[in-house]
Amino acid sequence: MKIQTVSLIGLGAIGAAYGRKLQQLLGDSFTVVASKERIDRYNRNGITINGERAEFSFMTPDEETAPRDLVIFATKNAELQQAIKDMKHHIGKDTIILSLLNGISSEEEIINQTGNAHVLYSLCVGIDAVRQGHNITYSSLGKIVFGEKDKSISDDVIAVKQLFDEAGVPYEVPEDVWHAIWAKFMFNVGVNQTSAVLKAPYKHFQQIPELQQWMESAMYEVVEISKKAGINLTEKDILHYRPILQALSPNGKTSMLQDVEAKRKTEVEFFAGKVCELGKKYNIPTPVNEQLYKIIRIMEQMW
Ligand SMILES: NC(=O)C1=CN([C@@H]2O[C@H](COP(=O)(O)OP(=O)(O)OC[C@H]3O[C@@H](n4cnc5c(N)ncnc54)[C@H](OP(=O)(O)O)[C@@H]3O)[C@@H](O)[C@H]2O)C=CC1
Ligand SMILES: CC(C)(CO)C(=O)C(=O)O
Repeated sequence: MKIQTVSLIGLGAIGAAYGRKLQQLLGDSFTVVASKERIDRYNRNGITINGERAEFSFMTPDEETAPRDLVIFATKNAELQQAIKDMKHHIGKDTIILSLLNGISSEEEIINQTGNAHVLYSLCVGIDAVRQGHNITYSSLGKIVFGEKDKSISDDVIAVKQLFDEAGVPYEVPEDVWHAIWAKFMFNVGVNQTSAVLKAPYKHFQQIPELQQWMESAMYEVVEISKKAGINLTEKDILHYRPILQALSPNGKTSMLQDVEAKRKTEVEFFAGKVCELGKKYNIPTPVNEQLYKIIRIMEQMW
């Protein structure tokens, strides 16, 4: 099967950065789904990506349409439930679905809510996209990592590979995508949350060893939990992320720090919240994440 039609929901830092590549390949066969209020805002203010104005084809969620070959979710986790409802006309029984959200729960949420049998597991890594209003900038697109949870190279995987090759979207199909998602989760638990409470762009993580150690102390709690959950992250996974962090734009900011600065709801429930929940389940102490959870929830209430 060749993917010819794609719809995306969540035209933020991640959605716009990768969506732009697909729009350049597919033209009007690439659709962004958004409410009328959002579409008016996008048209009024314009969307720029690295300084260039980008034009997208929009549809509102209630417009009837044929199901797409591929649907991409790129909202924040707290917005996912609504986004799944908004994509109901775009998802058919054969539609392949990719969720670029961080965390370890979005794929299951999509499967449970849609009953779709073509959800690929995915994440994006190495991208340092920053959104200010409707202006998106990034120094590196990183890559989209995706695959089947059962490690098979299915027709869906091959179809998405072909699309990304044609569109110039960097990607990787790892041997074990579920392990990769957990490792990325571990990294976000460390860097996103500590950057959010310290309001620290990447340069501080690149330069201050004490900050790196604190970040990794939150990550090691995920490593311990992963052993009980059968994922078996190790120190190797921690070390894998060190050069990735060093390569991010020094003035770039995690998506959680961007939320804090814009006074938006953060994804803390899906990072520290999840770690503490699993820590209780498996009887593993999670003191660093407990503190991070409390501090970030308090910060959210302060604004
Ligand atoms: N930024 C980064 O570098 C990275 C982010 N991620 C992950 O990717 C995901 C997205 O992050 P990011 O792009 O930074 O987030 P943003 O907040 O920049 O983008 C989310 C976008 O989704 C839109 N949206 C939310 N709900 C709907 C809806 N129902 N219909 C249409 N649009 C909707 C929002 O619109 P509006 O603004 O109008 O509310 C917003 O533009 C997160 O899980 C994040 O953790 C992963 C890797 C790197
Ligand atoms: C890895 C990182 C920190 C940037 O790619 C990210 O996933 C985020 O900002 O949410």
